Amino acid sequence: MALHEFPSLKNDLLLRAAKGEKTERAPVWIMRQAGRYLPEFREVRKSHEFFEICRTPELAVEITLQPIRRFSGLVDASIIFSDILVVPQAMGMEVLMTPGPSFPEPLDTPADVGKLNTVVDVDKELGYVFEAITQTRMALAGEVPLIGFCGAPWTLFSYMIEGGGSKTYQKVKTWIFKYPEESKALLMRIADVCVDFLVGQVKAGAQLLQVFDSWAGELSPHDFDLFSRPSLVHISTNVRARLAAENLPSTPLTLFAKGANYALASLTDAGYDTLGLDWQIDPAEARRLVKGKVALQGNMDPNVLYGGRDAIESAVKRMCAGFAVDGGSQAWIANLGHGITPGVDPEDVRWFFECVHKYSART
Ligand SMILES: Cc1c2[nH]c(c1CCC(=O)O)Cc1[nH]c(c(CCC(=O)O)c1C)Cc1[nH]c(c(CCC(=O)O)c1C)Cc1[nH]c(c(C)c1CCC(=O)O)C2
Repeated sequence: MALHEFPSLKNDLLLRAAKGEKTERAPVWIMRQAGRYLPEFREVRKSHEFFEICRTPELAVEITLQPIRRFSGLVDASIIFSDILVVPQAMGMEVLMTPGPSFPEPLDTPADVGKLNTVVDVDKELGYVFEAITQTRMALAGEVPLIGFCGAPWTLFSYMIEGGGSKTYQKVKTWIFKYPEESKALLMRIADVCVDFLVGQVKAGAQLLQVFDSWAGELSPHDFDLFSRPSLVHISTNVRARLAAENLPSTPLTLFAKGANYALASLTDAGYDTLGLDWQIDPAEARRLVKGKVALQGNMDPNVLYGGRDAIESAVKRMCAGFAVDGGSQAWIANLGHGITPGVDPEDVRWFFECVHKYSART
């Protein structure tokens, strides 16, 4: 059942690559493509707080569109402007951006879980994201597909316990090793909210969904299987089942488990169409590990963008050759290995896109 009538899609490269198809060239987008390296983003940020933008659909739409306008014809996807930490907010936690994320009252012990909302109505708590998605789909006029996203339970759980970024992960590691059962229960509670949130994003108009497990690399392979993988599988299984049951479009799912290259082979059967890669694995090696079972996304070191045009061109050329199948682009979405950082020159980003178009083209 189509809930909205959206303009038809003119560029489906991203969706075809995610399904494993051969494409005339690799689709390309950049994690954090709407962010502080763009002067037009910094201009909006001068007069609006970060979460105020997330909660104001008109502003979120405007910022989502900024890189699409600037790099029109070069970028093949948009990603809704929001943050993974809107889920802990929906569960009842306060999150500030000061300038990194900080939680005034993190979860110190399992007793603190009692402070979380017992029922999370995503339409009520996160309706502003759905509204921004629907408005963005209209405003995009079919130029490129719109990606929706959420944080992975392990990464969200870590933020909720650490109260922000961490170098040692002491608090969250204390939780999983001292309170493993309570940890697993909370991880599944978060996963259930993620399922509702992702299904709601598809209902609102998202055309591909990405799950960000930014802190996956902090776990040993054994502990990843205990504390991250089950909730990732729970999400893929239940999102697919709900989309089918509610007659919603079957939507490609991407998992970006940063630092979890140790789990790459086993993640091919976690229920995701595409696995995102950081830059610490060689593209050809990743291809060997996944045995053609999933599409791949990534993975240039974002800091190459500081190296100037020659460095960018040779890194892109190498990356395109490394991901190529039978001499051309197939089942690959070009991207960076993590989010773009604030000091990058937008003109160097344009060059990155141009190089991907050139070197990933099927001849
Ligand atoms: C861990 C994580 C967060 N948020 C996100 C992740 C997963 C991806 C990753 O590992 O980077 C995901 C995210 N955050 C943001 C998006 C928007 C869409 C996009 O353009 O990619 C997405 C997909 C906007 C943002 N989220 C944030 C900014 C910058 C904040 C600002 O404008 O002051 C943006 C554009 C803030 C944020 N939000 C978060 C951090 C750690 C920070 C501060 C560090 C930083 O600034 O890069 C949590």
